[in-house]
Amino acid sequence: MTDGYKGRIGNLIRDARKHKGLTQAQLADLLNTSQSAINRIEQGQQNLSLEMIARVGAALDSSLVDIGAGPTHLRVTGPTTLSGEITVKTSKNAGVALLVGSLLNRGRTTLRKVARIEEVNRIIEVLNSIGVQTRWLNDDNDLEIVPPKELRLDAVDEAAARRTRSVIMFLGPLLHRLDTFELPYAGGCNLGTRTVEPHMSALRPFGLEVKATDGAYHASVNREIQPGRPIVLTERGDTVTENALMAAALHPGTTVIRNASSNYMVQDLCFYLQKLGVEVEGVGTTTLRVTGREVIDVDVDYAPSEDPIEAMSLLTAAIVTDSEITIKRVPIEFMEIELATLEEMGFNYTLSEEYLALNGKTRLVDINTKHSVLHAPLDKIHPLPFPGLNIDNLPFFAAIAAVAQGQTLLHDWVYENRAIYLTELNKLGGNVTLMDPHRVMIEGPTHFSGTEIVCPPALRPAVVVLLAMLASKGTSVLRSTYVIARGYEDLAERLNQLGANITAFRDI
Ligand SMILES: CC(=O)N[C@H]1[C@@H](OP(=O)(O)OP(=O)(O)OC[C@H]2O[C@@H](n3ccc(=O)[nH]c3=O)[C@H](O)[C@@H]2O)O[C@H](CO)[C@@H](O)[C@@H]1O
Ligand SMILES: C=C(OP(=O)(O)O)C(=O)O
Repeated sequence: MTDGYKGRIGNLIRDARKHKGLTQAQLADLLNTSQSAINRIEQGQQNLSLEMIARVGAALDSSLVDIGAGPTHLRVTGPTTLSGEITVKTSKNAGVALLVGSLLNRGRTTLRKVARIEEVNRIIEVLNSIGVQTRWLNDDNDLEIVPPKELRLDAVDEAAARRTRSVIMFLGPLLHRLDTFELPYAGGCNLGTRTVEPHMSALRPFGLEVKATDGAYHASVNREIQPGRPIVLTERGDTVTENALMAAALHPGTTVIRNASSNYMVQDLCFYLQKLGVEVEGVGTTTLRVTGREVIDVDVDYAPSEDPIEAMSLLTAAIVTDSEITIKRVPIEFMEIELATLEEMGFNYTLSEEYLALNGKTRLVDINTKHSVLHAPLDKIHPLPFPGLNIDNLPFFAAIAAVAQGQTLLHDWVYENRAIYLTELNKLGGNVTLMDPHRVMIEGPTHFSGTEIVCPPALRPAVVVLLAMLASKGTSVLRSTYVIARGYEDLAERLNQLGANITAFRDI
């Protein structure tokens, strides 16, 4: 083994080259250089420019060269004015729910245009480790999922499972397939404690008991117990509703779920279940009546709808940079209150006619953002379960309020630990005061100026900081951006196509 960073890069390149089945001479041809130069690089005897590393990465499949190279950071040069069109991708939250939901089906599930994001990658790793076969079919990110005859829970990829909260959703489908099983504790963003007790109480009527010890949920199922009365959720949570739905989908009787979330990802899961032959009544309301099937074995195709949180992120990018852009495929029914609030703040925009998403259900529009002079809203901005203002969209109002004239109060009653991260905007010149862990007061307008910030350990606040950097004068650096890649596909590249100036780099 060669020592030092040149040696480490050399080893990575050699391994990646062999993985691709190339000889040194073939790689040299691709890079327009000599075989002896490649040999020197692999031996760690060559100084490499960043440009050369990028070219080698591109020739070999950059993700291979990237392995082991540490976290990704972004360098942003601003201020930016954006122009052009951008299309909203399908949602992270439906993506993970549908991936887990595919475990209900013994047949093949094909999901169309899945968001190719780290959160989805982690769930795919967990599924693969227990025997599920998955295959990306094309550049559209269509994904085929084929479950095995027997699941291998003992082989579960614990490292992947611990990086996502969504493993908790395995409980609902698995309780029908296995009498006892273990799952690693759920992880995810650091937003303060999110209890799993609501999941337990929603699944107890199906005979599930869970003991949480030694870093794992130890689950056992008593098949004598079946839901008699309606299941009343104590919290209108999205993933708890999904867990109850998935448990009900393989229960041959009718299950009534009350105080259900009717949020976008729950609706996508309901539409998928309907395609599996499960009867679901009340989609979009807080009472769901589900008549399940003892066995589900169908080859099914489903297209999840677009992400309202990504739509809000892109709107925010336009607003903080005062840019005129077109945002295509916005799921308008999950953005109406956000838009009404923005309108009160003076935001100008036009909407296209509505059209349907590929699932044939969700209403979409294109939004044209217009030059606007914003002012603070008269009332505080606070989220509510759908059809309220989405809790994951609230953080974006921090960046928007920062460019508006006056004082805006944001009240995040949901998360113990999210509003706190919005004070990171102060490092860019913002005036954000933390009133208590749930409320921030933002005074605008702000003249942002660039600086270096480490990503807060929460997806939305991290993106809020990135978007404020677009509006900041000079150069900013945002460090350790895995948390953003959890929920957004190629965000920097896509913003660059609108005229942003963002480059990704890594420490070696
Ligand atoms: C994979 C996925 O879909 N994640 C979403 C899901 O997470 P998830 O479904 O895990 O969120 P939870 O249900 O845990 O709710 C989040 C927080 O809200 C509190 N709470 C929730 C509902 C309620 O009626 N009362 C209440 O107090 C919970 O105690 C918790 O602290 O829903 C959250 C809230 O929409 C979103 O931020 C997440 O993006
Ligand atoms: C909090 C979020 O999601 P998760 O449940 O995946 O942590 C989010 O999407 O902002």
